[in-house]
Amino acid sequence: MKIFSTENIRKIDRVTIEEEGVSSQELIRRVAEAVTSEIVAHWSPSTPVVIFAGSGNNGADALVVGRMLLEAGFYPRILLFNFHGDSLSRDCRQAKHDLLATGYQGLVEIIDRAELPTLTPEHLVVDGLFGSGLREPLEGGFMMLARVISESGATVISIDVPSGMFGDWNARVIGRNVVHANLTIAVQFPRLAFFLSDNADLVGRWKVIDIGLSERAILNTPTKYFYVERDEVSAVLKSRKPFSSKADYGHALLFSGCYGMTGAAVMAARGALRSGVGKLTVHSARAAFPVLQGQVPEALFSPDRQDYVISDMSARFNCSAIGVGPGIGTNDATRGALETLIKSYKRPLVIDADALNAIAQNQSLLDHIAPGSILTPHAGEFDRIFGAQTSAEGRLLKAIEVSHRYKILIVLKGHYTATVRPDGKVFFNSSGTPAMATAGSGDVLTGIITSLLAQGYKPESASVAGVYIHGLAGEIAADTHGEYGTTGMDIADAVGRAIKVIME
Ligand SMILES: NC(=O)C1=CN([C@@H]2O[C@H](COP(=O)(O)OP(=O)(O)OC[C@H]3O[C@@H](n4cnc5c(N)ncnc54)[C@H](OP(=O)(O)O)[C@@H]3O)[C@@H](O)[C@H]2O)[C@@H](O)CC1
Ligand SMILES: Nc1ncnc2c1ncn2[C@@H]1O[C@H](COP(=O)(O)OP(=O)(O)O)[C@@H](O)[C@H]1O
Ligand SMILES: [K+]
Repeated sequence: MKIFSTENIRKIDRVTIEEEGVSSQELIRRVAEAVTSEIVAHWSPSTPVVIFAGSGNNGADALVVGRMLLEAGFYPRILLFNFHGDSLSRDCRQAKHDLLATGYQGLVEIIDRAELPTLTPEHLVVDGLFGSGLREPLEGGFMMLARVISESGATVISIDVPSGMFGDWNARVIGRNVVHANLTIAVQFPRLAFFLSDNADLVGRWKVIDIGLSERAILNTPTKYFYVERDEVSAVLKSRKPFSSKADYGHALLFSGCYGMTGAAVMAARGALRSGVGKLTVHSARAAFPVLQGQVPEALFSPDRQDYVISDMSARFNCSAIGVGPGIGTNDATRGALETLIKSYKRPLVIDADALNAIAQNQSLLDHIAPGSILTPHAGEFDRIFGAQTSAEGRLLKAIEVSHRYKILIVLKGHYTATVRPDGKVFFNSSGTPAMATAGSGDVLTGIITSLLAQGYKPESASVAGVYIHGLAGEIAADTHGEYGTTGMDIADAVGRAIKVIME
């Protein structure tokens, strides 16, 4: 799914109205209908509802919600902010007129000073103050109102975006001055801001409602941001040909594990095998031999010269893809071997965990990484290499910059893992669960991406599809083992089922 900028959503909105003949009032009706259905489905008419309507079309949406709730037997209290009595947009004015035409007596129109109702945790608030028309971060009375709503404990449903938050970038916004929604119901598209952990407490849960904006305009409007769902991944994954053999599915090589961290190699190897690689060799410290052969008998074991660490990372047997990092440690011998690998290997590498930490200690290596390589840092690993960031937004912008500069893909791991490509495109992943916040789950991802690369998938697809498969495997594992009980191995073992579900 495309994630559009606020500016582009406005353009698509305009095309829909001007070229497809759908009136803005009809679009507002569709928004309001979806918001009302949500409320009617989950709350009873006796719920004390307070609706805050601003003077633009976000406010128009809110006023129509009010009218529809009245029809459904609710009796909402509605506050409309209409400074000087003349600031309403055309649609907002019409929505007010239609509301009053029902005979409704509860409208409080705020023309200069606001008398705010007391909000309690029993209240349901509909936040239609500001949507995509927000010009500046909130200040003054609206800032105070946002705080009052957020701190009241009431349940808040925000229409389109939480009021005070921009749909795109929010570096200038202070979270406390934004309405904190429990649920945000976005019009037609999710917003970039929803995917950044900085805004998690502002947006709450979110849903997108389809109001039928012009499909042609959606198709023809370019964007750099995408939300990856199952269909996009199933379109990428290829079915196996009946006469194919393991030779058709590549031979992956993992440099992984050392004394005390052999499990990382086991999990990466399981992830690779469960995602279809034809053959897998794990090169690890000699001491890892019994564990790897016992736990992953399908993989070939390549012993290092050294007993406890990896000291040699030369590419072997013309392998089709290399993944490096899980559980390798940061000792000198391993770092030296990694430097040689990075400087000599001309095809894309998958680089994770301690291999990333080694790069953080020798940043000149960045200039040598083969184009198309995939780095899979979590926030801490990313910051160690590219500098500390104070926000997820800043980190994403930095990732876009360095991905372009070094021609590498960056898989920024987190709740919505973002795969950033050198062309500036960013793919946010939709699968996954907090059950995956457990040691070893990242190792499984390295295995999956390396396996897909070995099978001939391009780095762009191997990373985006690999991340989705990994997240879905986490969800499947969590179905059985729960949020607390899921382990890295459970995720690895569910990878095959995840791919099966995607391809069905
Ligand atoms: N996209 C779609 O397809 C559809 C979108 N729809 C809905 O329309 C919404 C967008 O509506 P919108 O453009 O009228 O803007 P909106 O957010 O209501 O705010 C404008 C008002 O706020 C004011 N204002 C701004 N900043 C301010 C500040 N810092 N402090 C104080 N005031 C400030 C601004 O004042 P002005 O700039 O005029 O002085 C103006 O009065 C969108 O989010 C969605 O809900 C659907 O209904 C239909 C389909
Ligand atoms: N709250 C979460 N929601 C979704 N996915 C998560 C969450 N927490 C962690 N994950 C996923 O789990 C993996 C953790 O990887 P990482 O931090 O490298 O762990 P480790 O190095 O211990 O294996 C990442 O793919 C990340 O996206
Ligand atoms: K809003």
